[in-house]
Amino acid sequence: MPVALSQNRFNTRWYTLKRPATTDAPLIWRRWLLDRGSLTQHLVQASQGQFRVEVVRQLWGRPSRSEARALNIDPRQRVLIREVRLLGHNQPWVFARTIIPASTLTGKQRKLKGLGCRSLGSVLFRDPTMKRGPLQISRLTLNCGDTAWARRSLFYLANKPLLVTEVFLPALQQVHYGNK
Ligand SMILES: C=C(O[C@@H]1C=C(C(=O)O)C=C[C@H]1O)C(=O)O
Repeated sequence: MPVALSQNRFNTRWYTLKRPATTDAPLIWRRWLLDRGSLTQHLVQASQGQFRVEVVRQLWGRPSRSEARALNIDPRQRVLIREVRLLGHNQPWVFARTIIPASTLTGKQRKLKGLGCRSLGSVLFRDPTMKRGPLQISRLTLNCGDTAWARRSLFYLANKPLLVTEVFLPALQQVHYGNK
C-alpha cells in the first residue's frame, strides 16, 4: 500500500536540536536525520543510482498550523504544497512534503512550480543564494499506524523561504547511510 500521510500528521510537536547530538533518535536514524547536506545525493549513493522521485500530489492549499508557524505566515494563506516519495530500488524510502508560499515563487524561483520528478534538492543545493535554517526533529505516525522519524527545516533561496519536511520510512532502516 503506497505510503501516505494526511495533513494533520504534520501538526506534530517538532523539537529544535540545541546541540545536534541531543536527539534521542536511535543511532541508525541519527545520520539521516542530522546530515545537512543533500538528502538526494545520499539516497542516490545509497541506492547505487537506482533513485527516483515520485510526485504524490502538488496543489495549492493551506498549510498545517505548525507549518504556518514555522513559515511565519497566516494559516489561511494559500501555499504550494508538493508531496513526493523518494524511492531507492523502487522502494519508498522517504516521504517529503514541501510548503512554498506564493511570495517565494517569484523571479528565478518560479521554476519550483514545475519540478515534476526532478529532485527539489537538485535545485536547492545548486543555488548559490541557498541558506538552510536549523533542523527540527519529530516522530510521526503514518496512516498505516507505523511511526517514523521525521525532520524539517526552512530553506531560503534569495532570502525567500520554503519549508521542507522529510519522513524517513521503515524501509530505509535496511539501508546503510552513505553506501558507496
Ligand atoms: C531538500 C532536498 O530535496 C529532496 C527532494 C524533495 C522533492 O523533490 O520534493 C523534497 C525533499 C528532499 O528530500 C534534498 O535532496 O536534500
